[in-house]
Amino acid sequence: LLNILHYPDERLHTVAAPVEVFDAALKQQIDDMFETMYEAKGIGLAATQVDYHRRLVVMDISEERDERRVFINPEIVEKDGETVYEEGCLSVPGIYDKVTRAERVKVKAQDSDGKTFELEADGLLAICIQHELDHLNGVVFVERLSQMKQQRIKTKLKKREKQNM
Ligand SMILES: O=C(O)C[C@@H](Cc1ccccc1)[C@H](O)SCc1ccccc1
Ligand SMILES: [Zn+2]
Repeated sequence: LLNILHYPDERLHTVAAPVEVFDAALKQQIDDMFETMYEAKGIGLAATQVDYHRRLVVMDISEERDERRVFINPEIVEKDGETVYEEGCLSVPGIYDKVTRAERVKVKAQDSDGKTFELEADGLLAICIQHELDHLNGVVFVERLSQMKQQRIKTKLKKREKQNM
């Protein structure tokens, strides 16, 4: 299992570098990220969250937890509409708040063999893709909330840290 970084860890603000080599080591990293995501009951996990600063995201939004999706060097090439969803994040445990994002996205990415594909997504998949792409660009969903809410969240997390010392 990989260690998931917790906000406000500065490493979560790293901008991930493109994946260039599609080798066995990459496939191992992908497997480790899926294992970590399933164990943490997430539906997505970005490499940034496990301190691996490459443009790699794993996802499984299925009920049966058996539909693995891998997005390498993902780019949103089209987006439209607007939707609000109560988001959470494995790097900000216990914090949930509404975030506005595009309703539909067209994403271009590579699979674990380096083959380029395009995918049109809506619903939870579109939200998750945008949430994970934010991670690769060093953005955590709480930073899309108001300054006041961000302050309140930081205070709350600091209090929790003191209790856990
Ligand atoms: O931290 C992450 O990136 C995993 C996120 C992915 C996500 C956040 C908001 C909306 C969609 C996906 C979550 O922790 S996965 C937990 C979860 C499960 C079901 C629905 C929403 C979030
Ligand atoms: Zn997240």
